[in-house]
Amino acid sequence: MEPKIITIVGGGSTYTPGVVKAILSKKDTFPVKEIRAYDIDEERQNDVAIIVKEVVKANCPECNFFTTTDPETAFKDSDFIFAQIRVGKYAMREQDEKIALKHGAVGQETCGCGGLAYGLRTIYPMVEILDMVEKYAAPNHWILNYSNPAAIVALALKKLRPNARIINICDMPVAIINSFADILHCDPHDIKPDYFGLNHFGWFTDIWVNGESRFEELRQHAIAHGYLCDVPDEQHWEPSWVHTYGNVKPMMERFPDYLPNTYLQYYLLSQDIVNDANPDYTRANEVMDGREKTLFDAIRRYKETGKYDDGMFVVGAHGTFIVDLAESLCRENGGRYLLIVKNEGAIADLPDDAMVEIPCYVSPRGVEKISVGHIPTFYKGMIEQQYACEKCLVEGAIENSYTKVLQAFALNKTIKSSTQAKAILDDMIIANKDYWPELK
Ligand SMILES: NC(=O)c1ccc[n+]([C@@H]2O[C@H](COP(=O)([O-])OP(=O)(O)OC[C@H]3O[C@@H](n4cnc5c(N)ncnc54)[C@H](O)[C@@H]3O)[C@@H](O)[C@H]2O)c1
Ligand SMILES: O=P(O)(O)OC[C@H]1O[C@H](O[C@H]2[C@H](O)[C@@H](O)[C@@H](O)O[C@@H]2CO)[C@H](O)[C@@H](O)[C@@H]1O
Ligand SMILES: [Mn+2]
Repeated sequence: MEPKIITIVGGGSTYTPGVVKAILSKKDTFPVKEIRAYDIDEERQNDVAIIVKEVVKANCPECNFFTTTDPETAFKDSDFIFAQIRVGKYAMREQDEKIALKHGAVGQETCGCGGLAYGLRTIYPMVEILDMVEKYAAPNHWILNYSNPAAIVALALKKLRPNARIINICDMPVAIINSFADILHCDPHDIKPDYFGLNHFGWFTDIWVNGESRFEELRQHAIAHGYLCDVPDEQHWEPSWVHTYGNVKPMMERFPDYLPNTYLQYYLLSQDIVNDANPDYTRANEVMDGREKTLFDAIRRYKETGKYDDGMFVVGAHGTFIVDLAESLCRENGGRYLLIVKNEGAIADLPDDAMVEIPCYVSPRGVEKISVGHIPTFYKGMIEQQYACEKCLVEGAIENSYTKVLQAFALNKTIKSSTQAKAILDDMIIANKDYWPELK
């Protein structure tokens, strides 16, 4: 395989060191000759690059790495574009979460009104990135996009740039499958999931391990313990993730047919989530005091001492997933992944233009969807409401329509009434004045 050029968009991301380590750990089967980091915040990116350069030195010194804020330098002849931007950074995530909570609604990064606000910030910066990639990158490039909120970004980009060579992805199901492997005491690579939904709004319907369904074992475990188990891993140690994995238990006790994505807690346990939340200290604060602080403390230590601990970057689901996907696009290796793709009948009961998260085979031929077929009424109803919400949001952004954005807010399952929706929206318009399309 010809060694590739990869551009990471959002090079200042807290995930960049882990993603680079994941890329270089596969150099024998997925050789990469150059990694470029591109960001609009030069200072943040240059700081993160201090650590990334150490990761490159420790894992593949022959790989060329550099940072840039110039699009042509970033994208020229690039084979893969890994996108992971956060428009407005954590400060705006904090606003997304706290404004919704102030009005008694779920305050979350990608779900509820927080996710809708995040989506309105992200759509057009992503369109701009796709246009720059189209102008400069290699003709057969692939954009693998992590930038959230992936459901809204995927729906908007499919409408605004239908021919873009982009695959939108999410590492949550991968993380959950890693927990399934802990519970089943098997290798996560041996697990083949059956799954349907939208991004952050889906269900596992079967779990195959080496050709044998072990769904019933998992179902019984989840009814008793949620997704928690006695094998600590990267996901289980942070209190809010422990709480999230534990919240699968009440969801399974009530709706035991399928295994839920953890994000469904925000829709099926909305009031419990609001009751348990601290409106003055949300997940954004935890991440700023956690992942972000850990990274920038390491950067400061390196600047002072020249010392760096390569072990501090666990290459978790986030890093391995995107690199495994990229490799399968280059090399026939039977890759099968949950991807966010245009429905077009894969889920028989949903609109063709919905962007659904389903199992797909991936090879140098591209993405081949696996048909899901019909789904039961409860799931169809839940998904149709969420899809209508997301579609109204995207149309509101494109048409600059206050009414359509208000419809999106009012349609969201986390919202009690249009009065609550309007109060949240009007506060969010003020907080997002530097980011949102104008709404009339
Ligand atoms: N899809 C998934 O499952 C998944 C998993 C983890 C993280 N994410 C997403 O990845 C993104 C990065 O997360 P993070 O916590 O590292 O964020 P971060 O704030 O640490 O880094 C984001 C970077 O993006 C940059 N950026 C913002 N707008 C940009 C633009 N228009 N062009 C180029 N760069 C831009 C910022 O300057 C910043 O350096 C977020 O959207 C997050 O939600 C998605
Ligand atoms: O609250 P955060 O910023 O810590 O996490 C929000 C993201 O959560 C999921 O990504 C997880 C991933 O599932 C897990 O394996 C590990 O890599 O941590 C990630 C970030 O914590 C979700 O898929 C993302 O969309 C969220 O942005
Ligand atoms: Mn996700």
